[in-house]
Amino acid sequence: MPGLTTLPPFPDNVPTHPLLVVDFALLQAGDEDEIAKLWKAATELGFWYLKNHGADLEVQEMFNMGAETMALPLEEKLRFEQGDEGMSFGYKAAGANATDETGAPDTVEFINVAKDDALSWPRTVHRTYPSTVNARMENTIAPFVRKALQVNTTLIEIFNAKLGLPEGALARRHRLEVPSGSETRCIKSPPRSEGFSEKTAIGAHTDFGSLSFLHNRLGGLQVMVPGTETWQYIKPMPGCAICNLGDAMTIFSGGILRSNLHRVVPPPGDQGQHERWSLVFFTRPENDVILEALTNESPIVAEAFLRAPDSSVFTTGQTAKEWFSRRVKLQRSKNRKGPETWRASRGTEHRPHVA
Ligand SMILES: O=C(O)CCC(=O)C(=O)O
Ligand SMILES: [Fe+2]
Repeated sequence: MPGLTTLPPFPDNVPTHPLLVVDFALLQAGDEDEIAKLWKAATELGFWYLKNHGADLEVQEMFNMGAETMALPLEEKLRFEQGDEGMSFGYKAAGANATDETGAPDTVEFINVAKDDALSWPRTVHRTYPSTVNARMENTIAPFVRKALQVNTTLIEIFNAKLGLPEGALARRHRLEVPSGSETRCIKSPPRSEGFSEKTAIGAHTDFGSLSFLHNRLGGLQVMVPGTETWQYIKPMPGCAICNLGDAMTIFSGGILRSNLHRVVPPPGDQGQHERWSLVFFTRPENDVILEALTNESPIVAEAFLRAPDSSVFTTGQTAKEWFSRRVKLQRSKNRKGPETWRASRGTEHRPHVA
């Protein structure tokens, strides 16, 4: 990753959408105002900044791991490609995913490492990885995964209480030692290419799992704010992570928690001349957990379910693994038959008319 200080600032003439800033240290201390702020962010937009998360050093080392991995010859990276069968773990080459109904290819490459492989290393649970990943599994990836899990687990416990669920209801669907789709991802996007000002880097999507802990330095991430049909940038804020909820939490909560549409485009202004790097940890439910509203465990969820305009969204009949594999598999360019393939890859925020 290039020296951070050399990157141009986010332009001040580009509109952005503000996010609430939630203080992780205050959440850990049980601060009621901070918990109320988190709840507001989680139920209205489903995105917020998180400060004082304590993972800065681990994040920087993860970016170094990503840079070392992306610098490998393409042929070597392709030995570890995620493939077309719906597995997410491994390398994803640029162009391997569609970004919309027309099948326009994505521009990003990324490396995904399973939580289970990182924490069981040197034992393989799901798959093997490039040498640059193996070399940092113990000292970089596992420490980052542990920090990210600590953050996400704390937030999920707060949501559990606010949703009126019995203690541990969400925790028992996200146990550390049980295989899941939880993974970390380091993403490299190329600089804005001449003539293609708005080639989409990552197409509009909702996240597939429960909670995402995201770190980026350059702009490019955009959200579609509820009730609007336009994309707005989220400005990276130094020292803050960006957190967002995924489909599983929307489903468990009967729609109370929001998994909002977002996408990645080239960074605005002069930032677009630079490579863009981002890093995510995705907490996802255990593979065998059925994705459905937890109506039997909370009257609050039961009531939300009854009020929902289309409650079929919250009775998927799919396990977390099925939901996740379907979405990963059907966005792969190789599996595309037509616009229906894209539609079949969608999540809780499926909006057919939005590109
Ligand atoms: O790179 C980013 O800022 C966001 C990435 C993202 O949305 C994803 O990987 O799901
Ligand atoms: Fe995402």
